[in-house]
Amino acid sequence: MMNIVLIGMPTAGKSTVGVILAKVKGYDFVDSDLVIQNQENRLLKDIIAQEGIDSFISIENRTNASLFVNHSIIATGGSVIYGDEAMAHLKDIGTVVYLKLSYETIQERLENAKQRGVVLRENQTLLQLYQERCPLYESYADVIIDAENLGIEELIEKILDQLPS
Ligand SMILES: Nc1ncnc2c1ncn2[C@@H]1O[C@H](COP(=O)(O)OP(=O)(O)O)[C@@H](O)[C@H]1O
Ligand SMILES: O=C(O)C1=C[C@@H](OP(=O)(O)O)[C@@H](O)[C@H](O)C1
Ligand SMILES: [Mg+2]
Repeated sequence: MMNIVLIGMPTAGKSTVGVILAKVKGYDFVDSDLVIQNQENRLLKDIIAQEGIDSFISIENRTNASLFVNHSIIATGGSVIYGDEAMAHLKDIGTVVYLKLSYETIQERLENAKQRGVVLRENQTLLQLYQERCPLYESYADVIIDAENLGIEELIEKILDQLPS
């Protein structure tokens, strides 16, 4: 299966860039977050509030591990990298592209991490979350894109340039 899977911190631009990339390449667009909301018939933030973080991660893992699509740009949620089965499956069905940004940029974009429904544990700071996740994103990535200081269109150009043809 030929897909492009976008991973990275929340607000890295996976959903925004993903849908435009799909138009440019003539692919379909799948946002894993919306698939989860659809299947659960609840908002992500309500799933996290009602079930807790571990349960959300396991729902996210299950949903992404059973995503059978082709010629699609898949925008994952930032916490997808905690799901082993999800990541094995996503790597199997596509090229995994990590949109990498500095902590400072993520912090600026994510003014209120909890309100957006980020999987941040009690007493865990955003910096700790960033440091915990970066090595995971890097280890799963087939392609790493430095997205720092790039507008949406510039980022799309860079992704297209760096994708294997
Ligand atoms: N390259 C960019 N430059 C500036 N702002 C961006 C860029 N990409 C996304 N954003 C903004 O960041 C926010 C989060 O983007 P989103 O696509 O939802 O990220 P993700 O899906 O990775 O969490 C949105 O308000 C979006 O407009
Ligand atoms: O990184 C995270 O902890 C999360 C990111 C969200 O998706 P985006 O990365 O699209 O914001 C969503 O999956 C959920 O609220 C948890
Ligand atoms: Mg998103």
